[in-house]
Amino acid sequence: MYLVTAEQMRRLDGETIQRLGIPAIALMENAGRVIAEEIVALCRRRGGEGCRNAAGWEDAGKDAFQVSADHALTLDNAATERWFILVGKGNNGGDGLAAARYLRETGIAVTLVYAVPPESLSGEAALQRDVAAAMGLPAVVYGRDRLDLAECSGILDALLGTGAAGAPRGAYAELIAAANSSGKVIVSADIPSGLNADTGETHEPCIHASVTVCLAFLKRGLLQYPGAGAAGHVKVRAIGIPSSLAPESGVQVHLLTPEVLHAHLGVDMARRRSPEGHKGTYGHVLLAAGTLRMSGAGLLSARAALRAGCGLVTWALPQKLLPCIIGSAPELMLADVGGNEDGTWQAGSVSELLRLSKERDVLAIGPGLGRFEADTEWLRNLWEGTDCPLVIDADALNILADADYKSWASRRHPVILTPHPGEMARLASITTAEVQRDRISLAMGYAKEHGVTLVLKGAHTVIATPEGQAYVNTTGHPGMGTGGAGDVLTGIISSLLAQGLNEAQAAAFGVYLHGLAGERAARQRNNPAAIIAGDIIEAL
Ligand SMILES: NC(=O)C1=CN([C@@H]2O[C@H](COP(=O)(O)OP(=O)(O)OC[C@H]3O[C@@H](n4cnc5c(N)ncnc54)[C@H](O)[C@@H]3O)[C@@H](O)[C@H]2O)[C@H](O)CC1
Ligand SMILES: [K+]
Repeated sequence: MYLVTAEQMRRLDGETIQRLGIPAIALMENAGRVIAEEIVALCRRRGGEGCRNAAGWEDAGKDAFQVSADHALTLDNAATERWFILVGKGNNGGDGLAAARYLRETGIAVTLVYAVPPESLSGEAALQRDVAAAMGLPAVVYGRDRLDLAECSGILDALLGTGAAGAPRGAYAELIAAANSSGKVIVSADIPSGLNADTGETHEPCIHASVTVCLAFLKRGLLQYPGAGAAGHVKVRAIGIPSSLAPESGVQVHLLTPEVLHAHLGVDMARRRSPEGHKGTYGHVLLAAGTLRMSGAGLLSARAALRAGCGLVTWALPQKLLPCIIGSAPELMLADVGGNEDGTWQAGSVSELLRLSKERDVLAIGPGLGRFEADTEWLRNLWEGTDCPLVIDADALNILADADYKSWASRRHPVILTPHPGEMARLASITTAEVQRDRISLAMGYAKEHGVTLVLKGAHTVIATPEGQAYVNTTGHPGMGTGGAGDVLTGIISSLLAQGLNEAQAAAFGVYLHGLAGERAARQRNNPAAIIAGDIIEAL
């Protein structure tokens, strides 16, 4: 499933109408119909109506002549519903007008609430206005006629869509505020009015929807916070624009679903292992991590790597840690790289790491690493001197942020960076708020500019590749915001790389699995808040 910007949506819209010849009004009709279907589905859930055949013919005799109604637009308790349709001036309003007609056909009472005088509508929206008038749909104009939102059972927000610019003004702003404070269930057409469709920023005011019926393609803003919170449950519905147009039109952002992992990224989700395989077949991770005070970070990464399926893990660590770690994970191999009396790292460890890396498939650096003297030179030596993929996390990202690493020799093997928003802010020399403003664009820009695969962690983790593709994760939950969860992810991604997945596959599948394991751990504990990082490893 693709994620698009408003500009890309306009292009796709234009392509469909001009090149393929599907009339704009047909797309708007489809939009109206699917919006109405989702409202009917919502009313059914609310009314507790089961999945009974709406035409009720299961009661009929065996040989009876059977006729079924259009189930998607049939509602038994329609008479108890009255929906207000908030209509804006553009095509989003046109979608609302079309939806109103379909709702009316189900028996739901509708009232059109024009934000602007209906005479100001144009194009397809004006056509919809005229059809609605010809059908006698009741209509009021905001500011001119009496309106009491308490008199409805639900509100369709068809005020502003992808053509909106800036904060809602005038009647739009007043209607949005009134809808939000009405306490009524709100369904948004395409996007909540007041949302920036690209970044997910919410203007003041912005509709708070229970359901958003997103048309044709997911808009990026619906997956980015705070917009993702304002959209409620997002349903993406087709309206006749072929999805094959998306890559042709330069769309490079995907929702990270099993289908995308399999068909687009070529990941073998079944993770078949050869009957002839042995521990050497599944790769060897070298992990440079942990100090005496943060030994747990290294242990979590190392154990996660093992659980994610690689054959062997060597954990390189300061000598002082060794006695504490021995026996805590007997499956691990430990490598003493010297270090200071207080169990911290020394830059001199680089020669041993370079030696060890020759026999290993991946080098993962960072969890619990801390900072130490000449650490930027240390990291540069590893960057330039190792002949395997690198995964760089945690403190190693802070080292990278201090280094002018674009001037370092380019690597033959890929680099994956796994920052959380604070680390990303340091890498990009901006504030955390600026990172969060439009995570997708930022991650894509950084990955391309620096030639790295970037995993920007957080709600809906973004994976961006140097080639310009991006994947937005769908798995996981807020309970995974717990110490060590990131260290677990580093272990998983490194493990997948060691098993031969390429960097985009390892980063995307690793993030997906990590979230899935977090979900399973939460189910096992019966509460997302109760899970700790070790639970995610055990759930893998
Ligand atoms: N995806 C498709 O192919 C289809 C989408 N449809 C729907 O069309 C809208 C986009 O329609 P558009 O006419 O371009 O823009 P809007 O309806 O979002 O609104 C533009 C309209 O609103 C006024 N306006 C803009 N910004 C503000 C503001 N901040 N405050 C007040 N008023 C504002 C301005 O005057 C414009 O006239 C898309 O989201 C879908 O819902 C098609 O129906 C089917 C095909
Ligand atoms: K809307």
